[in-house]
Amino acid sequence: ATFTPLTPEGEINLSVIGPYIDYLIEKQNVKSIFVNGTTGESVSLSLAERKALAEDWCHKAKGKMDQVIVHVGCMCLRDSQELACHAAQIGADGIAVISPSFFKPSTAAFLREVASAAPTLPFYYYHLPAMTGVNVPVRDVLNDIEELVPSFRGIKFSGCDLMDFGQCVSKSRPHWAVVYGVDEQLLAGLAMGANGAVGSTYNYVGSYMNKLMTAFENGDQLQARAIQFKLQELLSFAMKNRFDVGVNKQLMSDVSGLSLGPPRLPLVQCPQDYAKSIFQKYNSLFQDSR
Ligand SMILES: CC(=O)N[C@H](C=O)[C@@H](O)[C@H](O)[C@H](O)CO
Ligand SMILES: CC(=O)C(=O)O
Repeated sequence: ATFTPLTPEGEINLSVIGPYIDYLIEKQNVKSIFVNGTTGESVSLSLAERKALAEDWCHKAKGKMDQVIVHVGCMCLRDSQELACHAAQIGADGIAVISPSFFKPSTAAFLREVASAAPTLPFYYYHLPAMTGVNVPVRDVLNDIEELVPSFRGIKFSGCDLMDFGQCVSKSRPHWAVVYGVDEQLLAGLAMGANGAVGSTYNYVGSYMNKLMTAFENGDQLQARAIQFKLQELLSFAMKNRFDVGVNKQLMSDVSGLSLGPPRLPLVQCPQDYAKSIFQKYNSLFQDSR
């Protein structure tokens, strides 16, 4: 899940996108990206900015990355449809939608209406209950979902309810992706049957977490756990202070050397001394990750 590069003045900074893509591929072994999501501060961007970013990510990743998934969720259905339609025009590999969260839905009709604006694009439902407050079990959303949304191709599950996640895997069809999005417990998601991971921390621990997935596939639980515990240690340290997109983005700038800039209000930049201490913590845990 990519951060949105901003200039120090807070304008979107497309010049960083090319080097950012190269960094993810070369240093983190990350081959697919999820843009304009939570990590990308999409809710703080205008529609015009989201379009410009999506277009640049898609064009610059073409031929380099396997997939670019564009998040098109908005509070307003018309806006989401406009972004979905745009994603199809720019050659995105799929679209994902977080549920609207001010007025909370009780049916999947919003998803159906967004998907129908880009019927040829694979469609993913993005479950993020801690942020949206929409706690409808995803296993219930899946009932007859392909009749409602013919382009439905899976779920990005960023909740902690592993029973619900397990039921999603259990109900999934072979052509779906059921990917897990709580990085600090990815191993539990894999045990439940996740076939991929999308998350913010893979920006700077992607190469490590790829090793976790390989260890899991090889049945090496000790190795898989050792890697998972390192990420948990980093996040426990951060969460004791503050761990939001502002802090996360700063850490990625420090690790990668890319100038991702500040977050946009209402988020505020990470204080310098805190940025330093979290970067030190990262280095003590993941020395050989770059
Ligand atoms: C709320 C949020 O942003 N969740 C991300 C993905 O869904 C995760 O990647 C978290 O940032 C990560 O697991 C750290 O808590
Ligand atoms: C997956 C995630 O962290 C995002 O939506 O940005």
